[in-house]
Amino acid sequence: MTLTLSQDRRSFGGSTQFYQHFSQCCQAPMRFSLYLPPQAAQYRVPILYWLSGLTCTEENFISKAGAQRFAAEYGLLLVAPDTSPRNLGLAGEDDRWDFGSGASFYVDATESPWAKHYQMYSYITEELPALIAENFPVDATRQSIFGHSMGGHGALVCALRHPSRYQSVSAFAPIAAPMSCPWGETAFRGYLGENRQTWLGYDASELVKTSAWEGPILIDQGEADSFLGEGQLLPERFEAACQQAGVDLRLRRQPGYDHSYYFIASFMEDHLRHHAEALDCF
Ligand SMILES: N[C@@H](CCC(=O)N[C@@H](CSC=O)C(=O)NCC(=O)O)C(=O)O
Repeated sequence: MTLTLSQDRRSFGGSTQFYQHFSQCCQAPMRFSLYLPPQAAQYRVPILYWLSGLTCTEENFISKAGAQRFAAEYGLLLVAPDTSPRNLGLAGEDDRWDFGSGASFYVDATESPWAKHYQMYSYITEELPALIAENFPVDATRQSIFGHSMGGHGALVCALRHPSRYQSVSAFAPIAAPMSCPWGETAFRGYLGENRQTWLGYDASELVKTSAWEGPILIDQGEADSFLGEGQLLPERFEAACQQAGVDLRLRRQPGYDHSYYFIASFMEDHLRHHAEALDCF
C-alpha cells in the first residue's frame, strides 16, 4: 500500500504528519494525521487511535486537542483518520452536515449508494491498523482507541466489539445511544436500512450489555454541552447499560464545559494517562 506524506511538522521532539492513501475497504482515497513520538526513534511504540466527530477531517484533533505534548511524554503514536471518504459524487453526499461526508458514524454501510465506499468500521478496525503496522515503528499488539461525539461512540463500538484487540477505550461527549437520538437514527437508517435489528451491532448502549469488555471506560461529558440538552448524546442510557452489565464506567460530568475542542483539550491529559497506563507506557 502506498502512503503519501503531505505534511511533516516537528512537534514536542517528534513529528506531526499528514498522509493520504488509497483505501481498499472504502475504494477511495483516505487521509489521516499521525503523531510520531520521539521514542519511536528508539523502540516500537504503542498506538492510540482517535475518532473525530461530525464535520471533522483528519486535522481537527491533531491541530486543536493538544494531545502531542502528552503523547510525547508517554511514547504513544497517535492516529486520527478522516471521518468519511469524500468527493465520491454520490447523490446526497454533501447535502447535510450530519450525514454523508464527514458523518460516516464509523459503520460498514449496507445501503446503496453508501455501501460501496462507506466501509469505515472495517477501515478503522482492520485496514488502518494493518497499514500503520506495516509503515511505522509500532508494537501492533498494544493499541487503544478514543474519540469525540460521533467518534467517541465509534471508539466505544470498536472496543466493545473487539475487547481483545484494544487495551483501553475512552470518549469525550459520545453519542452514547445512537438508536435513540435524531443524529443516530438518520445515520443508521441511511447507511444500514430500516431494520432496527441490524442497528444493534453499532449501538454502544446495546453492545455493552453483552460485550466481554473488562477494563474501565472513561467518559467526560460537559454539562453545558448544547447537544446534551438536545437529546443527541444520552450518556445516562450508556450509564444505565453499563450498570446493568457490571462494566466499570467512569463517567465524569464536567460543569460549565461545552462540546468543543476547548473542552476536549482541558481533559486530554487525563485521557492520555488512562491509555498510557493500559498500554504499559510507564
Ligand atoms: N453544525 C456545526 C456543528 C458541528 C460540530 O459541532 N461538530 C463537532 C462534533 S459533533 C458530533 O459528532 C466537532 O467536533 N466539530 C469540529 C470542531 O473543530 O469543533 C458545524 O458544522 O460547525
